[in-house]
Amino acid sequence: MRFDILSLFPEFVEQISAHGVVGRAGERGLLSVHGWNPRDYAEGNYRRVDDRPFGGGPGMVMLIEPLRAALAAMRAADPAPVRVIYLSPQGRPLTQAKVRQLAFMPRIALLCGRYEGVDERLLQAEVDEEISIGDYVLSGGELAAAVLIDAVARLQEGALNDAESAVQDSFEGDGLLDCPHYTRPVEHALGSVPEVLLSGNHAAIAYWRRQQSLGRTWLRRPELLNEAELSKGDRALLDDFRSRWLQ
Ligand SMILES: Nc1nonc1C(=O)N[C@@H]1CC[C@H](O)C1
Repeated sequence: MRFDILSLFPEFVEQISAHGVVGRAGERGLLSVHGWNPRDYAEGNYRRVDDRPFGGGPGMVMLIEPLRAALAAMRAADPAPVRVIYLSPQGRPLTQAKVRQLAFMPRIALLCGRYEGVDERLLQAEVDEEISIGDYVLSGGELAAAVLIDAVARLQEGALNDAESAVQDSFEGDGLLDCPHYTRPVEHALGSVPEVLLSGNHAAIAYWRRQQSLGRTWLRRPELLNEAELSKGDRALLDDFRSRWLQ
């Protein structure tokens, strides 16, 4: 899988991608990250990449031409078809389902805005989809690009070791929040480890963990339950959790 990052600070994203799971996936030949800086394609002595917004108002808007030239160079660098994604709060939310879809794409270009954003005409002409990592405003799309790359890289076959795959599975499978986790010591001033986790009874542990996932989702993100496919056993576990909680 190839990622092309269009950013005024491509080294920022390349750096983030050089470590951890993404860095290891790169070393394993599972993905590559290539930076493109629109300023390298800007003209004039000052190599302008932004200008004031028509209609007035604060901030600056990224100019069409430097981005367009950088995108053209990016496309020319590799014959593989590329999906161009613009990171912005105006995009559709980045969910695990979207991450799974992106993980199958051979090549993705991530356009990172700065300032107030990008001239709409460039977005209409060059961008296949806009994606947001959350309803808040960052100073640039680079952090959002790094988040997307990390989440997608984890799904590349061979990117994770067994322990990491287990974490991925616990989030990935069912769209529920994860259960709580405990480690040594058993007894601590902050509390004790739940007995069931020490019992060695794997069926009871699995039930407890599932009930905790269901219960936490109900308490913290009830809207996720509408999307989740709950079995009859899940509903019984959740009803039991709710009745205890509401006692
Ligand atoms: N939330 C987000 N999810 O993806 N990107 C953002 C985000 O805040 N982008 C900034 C907005 C203006 C600046 O151009 C970059």
